[in-house]
Amino acid sequence: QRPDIQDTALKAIQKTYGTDEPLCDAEDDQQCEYIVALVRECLRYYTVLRLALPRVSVKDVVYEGIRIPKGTVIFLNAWACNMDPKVWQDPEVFRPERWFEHEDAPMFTYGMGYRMCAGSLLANRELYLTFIRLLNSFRIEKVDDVDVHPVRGNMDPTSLVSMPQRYRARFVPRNGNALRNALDKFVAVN
Ligand code: HEM
Repeated sequence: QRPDIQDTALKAIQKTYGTDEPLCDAEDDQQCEYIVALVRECLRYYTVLRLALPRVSVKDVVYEGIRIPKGTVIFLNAWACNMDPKVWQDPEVFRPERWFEHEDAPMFTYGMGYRMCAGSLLANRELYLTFIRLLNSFRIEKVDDVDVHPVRGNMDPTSLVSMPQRYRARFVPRNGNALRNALDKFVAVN
């Protein structure tokens, strides 16, 4: 959908890895700053769990003069927090570069506080590796026109988990021989 971002990402990856290294290095952790920013922007823009997970207050809490009784179910509106115009001037725009301008900006996709996602560091590592490997192995081409808006383009807007509409894309190997060799030699980590 955004070949310009794909090209920028590829240039950034190829500062370290050539197309003869399609699987990059499994030990590489967050070295490519543009990919770190791209992953963060995907997580911000497509907030997967828009209302995080429900929580119950364990005691009475007074917030801005209002008493929230013990036993109240509370949802964090992570989507609204990620789109906060007090944090971002252009929250509706998909723009990885924002994370270079405002590195410490909050990102609510993993929830907040001491019950936030326990797997966020693992998820970030997996996403980073998936992005560098996929983008260095394939040129991804658009096939179908699909509404990629994070709300309108949702398969089921009532679902707890955001899922995109089904669409087709074409994955064209950048260096078919190198990819075949790398996959032949690939050994899964136990
Ligand atoms: C992109 C991937 C992921 C997203 C967007 C995500 C998001 C979330 C969110 C929003 C919560 C609720 C936080 C809250 O209520 O404040 C959560 C909780 C949790 N997540 Fe994830 N998660 C992801 C991947 C993972 C992975 C890979 C693991 C484990 C390997 C994991 C394990 C957990 C656990 C154990 C909790 C419950 C934490 C608690 O209640 O103390 N998550 N996650």
